[in-house]
Amino acid sequence: MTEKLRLGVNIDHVATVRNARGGDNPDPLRAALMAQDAGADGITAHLREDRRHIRDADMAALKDKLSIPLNFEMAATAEMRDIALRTKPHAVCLVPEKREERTTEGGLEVARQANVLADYFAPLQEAGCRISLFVAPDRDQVEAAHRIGAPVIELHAGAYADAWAEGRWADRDAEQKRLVDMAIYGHQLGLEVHVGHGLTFDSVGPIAALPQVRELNIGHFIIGESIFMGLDGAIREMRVRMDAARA
Ligand SMILES: CC(=O)[C@@H](O)[C@H](O)COP(=O)(O)O
Ligand SMILES: NCC(=O)COP(=O)(O)O
Repeated sequence: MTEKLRLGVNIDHVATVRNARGGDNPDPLRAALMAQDAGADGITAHLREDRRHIRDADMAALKDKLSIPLNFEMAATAEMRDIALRTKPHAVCLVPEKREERTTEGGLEVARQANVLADYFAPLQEAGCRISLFVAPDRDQVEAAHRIGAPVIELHAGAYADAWAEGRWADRDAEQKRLVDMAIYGHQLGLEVHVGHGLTFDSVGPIAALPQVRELNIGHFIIGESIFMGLDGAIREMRVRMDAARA
């Protein structure tokens, strides 16, 4: 039987709106608690080095108040590891970060810095955090993640999502195939496979349908859609679409 597909709701862009004016509103913790009530299986938040959305205090509050798992996305820096060791989230997802990028553009380079990364995340694993590596759907990266002992990969769905959004159907099909192939390969290796970045009501179905995928992390679209249908409504609709595709 196909296992339940978990939905991790990323609340970063609630903080983007808050930070546009300063002050405390809207509060990402309030959004996370509402997401929890709407059926989210976990909350994802990305503490960027430049603190453009989520801040240190948000992470601490999320860890303190949530009863569902917190997935702490971060760059592999000494500063972030110290914060994660203090916060002790359920999961740490290591992502590549560039200060000048608008969003996470690519996957983590695992294959060429395998030993460095393994040494980097060992203390986090010892502290009980589940390590996930945010990688492009690329065989070398998936294989390297497995080789260095990461239990989880999150496949970067950005190229697939962009092709959907721009109506480039041949590219969409090619990117979907890359995700399918790497979900199957990662699963064969024994990795837990997650997928995230840029997914929408339209693009989620073919990915949710993959039995090898255990979790989707979705943020920007859900937060944007909540302007029109409420956060609760947007999360429930995403869940309906995921479940329909899974069935
Ligand atoms: C790694 C990743 O995909 C997420 O962190 C997400 O896209 C939200 O953060 P940004 O929008 O700041 O990239
Ligand atoms: N790891 C991907 C994530 O958390 C959500 O990405 P997005 O839906 O905000 O693009």
